Amino acid sequence: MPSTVSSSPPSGKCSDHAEGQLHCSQSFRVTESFNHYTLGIWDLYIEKPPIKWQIPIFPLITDSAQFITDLRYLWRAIRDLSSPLLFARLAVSAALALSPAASLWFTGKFLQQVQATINDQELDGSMMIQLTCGRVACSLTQCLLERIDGWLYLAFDDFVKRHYSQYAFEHVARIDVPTFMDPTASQRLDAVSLRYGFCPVGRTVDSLLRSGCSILVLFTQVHVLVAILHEQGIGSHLSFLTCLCHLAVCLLTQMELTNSSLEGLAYAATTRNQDYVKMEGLKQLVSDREHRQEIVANGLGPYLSRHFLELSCRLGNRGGEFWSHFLIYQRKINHTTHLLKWFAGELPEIAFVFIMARNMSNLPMVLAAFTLVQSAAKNLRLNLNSILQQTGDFASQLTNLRAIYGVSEIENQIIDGTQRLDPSFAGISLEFQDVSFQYPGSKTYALRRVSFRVKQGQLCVIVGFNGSGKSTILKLAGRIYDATEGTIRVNGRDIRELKLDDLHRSIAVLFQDYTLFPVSIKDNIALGNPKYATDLELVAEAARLGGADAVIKRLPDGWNTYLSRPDSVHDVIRIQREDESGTIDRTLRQLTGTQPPQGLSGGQQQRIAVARTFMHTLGPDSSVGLLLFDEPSAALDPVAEHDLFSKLHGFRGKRTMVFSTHRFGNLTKYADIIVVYRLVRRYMNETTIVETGTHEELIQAKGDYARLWQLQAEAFR
Ligand SMILES: Nc1ncnc2c1ncn2[C@@H]1O[C@H](COP(=O)(O)OP(=O)(O)OP(=O)(O)O)[C@@H](O)[C@H]1O
Repeated sequence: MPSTVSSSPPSGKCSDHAEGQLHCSQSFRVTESFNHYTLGIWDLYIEKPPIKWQIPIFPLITDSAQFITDLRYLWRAIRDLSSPLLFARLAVSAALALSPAASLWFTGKFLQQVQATINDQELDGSMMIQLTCGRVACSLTQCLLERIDGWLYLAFDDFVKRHYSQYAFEHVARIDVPTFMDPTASQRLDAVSLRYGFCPVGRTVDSLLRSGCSILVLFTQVHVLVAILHEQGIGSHLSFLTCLCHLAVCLLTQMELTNSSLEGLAYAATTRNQDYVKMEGLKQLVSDREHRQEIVANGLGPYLSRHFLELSCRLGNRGGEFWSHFLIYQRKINHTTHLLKWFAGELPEIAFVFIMARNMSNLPMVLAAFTLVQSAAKNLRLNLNSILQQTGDFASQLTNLRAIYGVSEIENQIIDGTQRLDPSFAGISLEFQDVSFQYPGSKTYALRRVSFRVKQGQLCVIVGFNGSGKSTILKLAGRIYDATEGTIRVNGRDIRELKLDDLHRSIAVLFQDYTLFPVSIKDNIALGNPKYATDLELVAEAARLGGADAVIKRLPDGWNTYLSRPDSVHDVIRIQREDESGTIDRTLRQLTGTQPPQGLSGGQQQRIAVARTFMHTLGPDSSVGLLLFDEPSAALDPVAEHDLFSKLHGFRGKRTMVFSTHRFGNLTKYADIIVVYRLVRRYMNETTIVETGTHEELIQAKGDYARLWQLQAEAFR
């Protein structure tokens, strides 16, 4: 409930003491923006539509300026989808739209022939045969066109879905981390619903096409009908009246829908009737399995039944769920239009009786003309209905288009630099100068005034307490985020000035919060270096370096194992009868090759993630000069950890490496520089560097590092 609505029950509410009667109170102001209605025991609050410009029968076009702006997206969609398929659909739909008028023309001509036969007492046989053949040919063509249209519809739908899933993929894939995490941007990204393959553009184009066709049908039919009746000289008044009445019925129906529709509005319904709430509670109490034991043990059955009956009698007809009350309310407010609709529906028949009384001599022809007009008018009404429905939907469909094309307009928060970072086969230097950082939306600093320098080819280890900002440093160094204050330099240049492509090519990162992708194990590693993703030797080498090769060998599908199927790939296995021994299930699983999800331990998963990072550094033209590892051995056993560090040692060459870790020993002993973090009191909850130096220097300094080292060393004594 929006906060603008007062929470206390509004005054003027109808009392609901009279049993068996539904009360709809007058609508009255609750606030500027909501109306309140009492429907039986329910209170309904409906938002007043934010109408700026409205045609009564097009309730969804509430903002004309936005509507006109949105039309450019429609034009873009038409341009994007221009293809032989679209033109074929247009041609077939237009031909189909003309066919009712053609049929009507033949029927009219047939009627004229009947009249001429009655007048002249002579039958023009050849004309009758021609007309009959024409009518049959018309029906056959219509049949054929409908089939072609059905086929084209499916083909075009596929084409649209494929086009927009490619479009969506491209624009979602390019988004950076801060933008992806941004609530507004992520809401806009939801519009393309990539995972569910839903694409409203096909529906928009289809509805546009249908509206166009309905308008064509409407005009051609009216045109033919007027021509026929004009030639015939009778029934033109009747036909005019009949068409008018059908039009009125159509508009009144649309008004009814508009008046009582909740579409596009915010609304809330609640009941404060304690009897009803209790009754529903009792129903749930006796239905849910979980309460049965207590009901039986306490012998509650008879009491509950008596109490339910009592409440039910007290409530009478006023109880019942909200929607049944809402239906009655809808009928009530549409009472007048309902009467008018009835009158408009009956009027042509009343008029017919009068005309018939004045044209007794020409009775068969008046009757035939009336039948023709009635059926044609009914068709017209259906068409008009469909036009109103489609156009009523049109504004919301344009909003969908805006949302879809809006995705291509989302700007990344990390702005690309312009300067090249030359491929470096030696190490890359990294410098933080007075860097402070707040995560988007966070009020506190994750880092505060951090400065340190790692020279080319050095091994740097960052240690510190939980939450002190170690991972954040690595994320800033990989330009996943931009520093809030201060400067980060890569090879002496401001990281923001460097081209992102070059930066990503030169830096390999293993995040602490790495994820395994919902693709095969092979692709999980290969995607570390997309350029060489198909080079299986390289992928195998990366797996070996990461210590993942032994894990992969044991998997049922080896390299092609999926740890979990993508969410949208639902394997279908249904056994619609008893399968106590599970034989059918096993057989079906064998036949389909469906495996239960493959689990891997934390350490095994980490090996695959490390292998992916190694993959980034492999390849004949690899220019990775800086490797960032965030707790690479956190989940590894001591043997695997030792193995990993010796491989890294052999692999390092001239590359710069930065590790974040809690574990001392293997890494810190050989580090060229150790950076120690601590929470500093003068900043609220913020951390900064307190020490830098080599292992020996920091031990001698007897500061934080020495204490932490001592603590870990004592554990092994
Ligand atoms: N995405 C995020 N949004 C907001 N705050 C974050 C986010 N990630 C981390 N933080 C906060 O930033 C601070 C530093 O976190 P960081 O992950 O860098 O610490 P860490 O030293 O790596 O911790 P650990 O040793 O537990 O891995 C913490 O206070 C944390 O709560």
